[in-house]
Amino acid sequence: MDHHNGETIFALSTGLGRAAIAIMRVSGSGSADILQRLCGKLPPARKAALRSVWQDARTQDNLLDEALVLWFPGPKSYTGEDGFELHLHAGPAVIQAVANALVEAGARPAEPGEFTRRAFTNGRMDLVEAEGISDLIEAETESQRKLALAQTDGALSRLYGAWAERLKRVLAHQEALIDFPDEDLPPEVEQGLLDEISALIEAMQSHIQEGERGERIRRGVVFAIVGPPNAGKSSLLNWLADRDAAIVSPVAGTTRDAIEVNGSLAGVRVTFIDTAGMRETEDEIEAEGVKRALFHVKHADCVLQMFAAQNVPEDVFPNAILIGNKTDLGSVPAKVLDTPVIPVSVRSGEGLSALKKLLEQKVESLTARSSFGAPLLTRARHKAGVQEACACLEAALQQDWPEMRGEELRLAMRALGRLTGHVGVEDLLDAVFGQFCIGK
Ligand SMILES: Nc1nc2c(ncn2[C@@H]2O[C@H](COP(=O)(O)OP(=O)(O)OP(=O)(O)O)[C@@H](O)[C@H]2O)c(=O)[nH]1
Ligand SMILES: [K+]
Ligand SMILES: [Mg+2]
Repeated sequence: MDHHNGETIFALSTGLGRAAIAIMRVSGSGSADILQRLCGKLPPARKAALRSVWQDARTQDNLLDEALVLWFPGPKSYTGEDGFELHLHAGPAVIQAVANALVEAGARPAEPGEFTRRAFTNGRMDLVEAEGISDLIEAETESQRKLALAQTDGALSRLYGAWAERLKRVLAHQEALIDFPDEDLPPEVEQGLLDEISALIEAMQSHIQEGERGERIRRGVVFAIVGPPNAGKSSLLNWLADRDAAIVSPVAGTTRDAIEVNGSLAGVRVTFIDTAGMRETEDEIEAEGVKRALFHVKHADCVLQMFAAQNVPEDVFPNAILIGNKTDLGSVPAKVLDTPVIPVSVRSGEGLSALKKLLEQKVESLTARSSFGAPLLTRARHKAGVQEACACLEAALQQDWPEMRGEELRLAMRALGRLTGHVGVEDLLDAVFGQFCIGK
């Protein structure tokens, strides 16, 4: 992506498709001129005004629409630059005509995430908050919304900022140790410094552990439904999805590819993955399906291991919820190898509501927070950054040479700075903002 912060950009900030209103958003130093060219006199700042939108208001040439206009002079705007919004009638022809007029007036279409990127560049938000905005737009469930909102609000940034502050003080003490070797400083100074490093390491490690929950909330809790052919896996998937997502038939080996269905349980986004029945097979395609099923057993947050009444498994996957199906045809044992069996009949409906309750509890425990109120990390990028900082601090503890320890502490500081975007992140920005939709 090429950055020309001076350029004035525009984008449709509302979705395409049938709607009553479309919001065209404009940002950049040319905003005032462009707005006057299209709508005449500038309206008062941040107050909605009804205006005619012209191709060129000076000659009153070609009326394009009547629109609600909002003028946002910088720096107290989303991007920090001058900008405005046109609330247009949402017809595709109106949108196209206004876009043409904007180009003619000197603006260019924005790239994905460019508005937010400018907000970041102009110091309106840090990188973690910007990611929160992207997540807020994508949020589908209550828990995703809350997590993202806390992040845009700066809760996570404040946590990282507080660590950086503590680290800065540690570094200052470390420098003092370098500048005044032994003679003047009491030994408590060095011990206090080492204790503070250990405390920071501990805080970072528990943040990483808790973070798994944040990541789960953000991407959804993944359940893999596995078991032998004809256990009723696809039947269960369809019941959970409340639609015919997968083909059900008495033929063993019906499902070959993994089939994913998204939903929500206990306010959390979940993904159910139906898989090919596990058995030895000569069929190449089915064998590939079995391979994929094993992949999902390994990577899911929870395995739903199913069997049909007559067909009790010899092994239980670690951490699996064991489901004995087809109780209408025969009884299922209460336990297999110490793992309790949840008896259901997908056909008659018996046991299904109890199963659902159990799944909700599972989701809650997989996403529950041990330290309530502390913000959760939500992305692999955050995890990697905190891990890096943590590793540097551990290395610092190993160092007896004050100068070497100081260097490790500076590296830890740098890792934290990269997280929030306060140092050397130019190379990261394309990756972060490229995931945004256009118009944000
Ligand atoms: N009697 C009875 N039949 C069931 C029950 N649940 C599913 N079936 C039937 O069992 C057969 C297999 O069901 P599927 O859902 O296709 O089983 P599957 O585990 O997905 O099978 P594969 O995809 O071949 O591995 C179908 O004929 C279903 O109608 C049940 O609770 N009771
Ligand atoms: K089947
Ligand atoms: Mg199936």
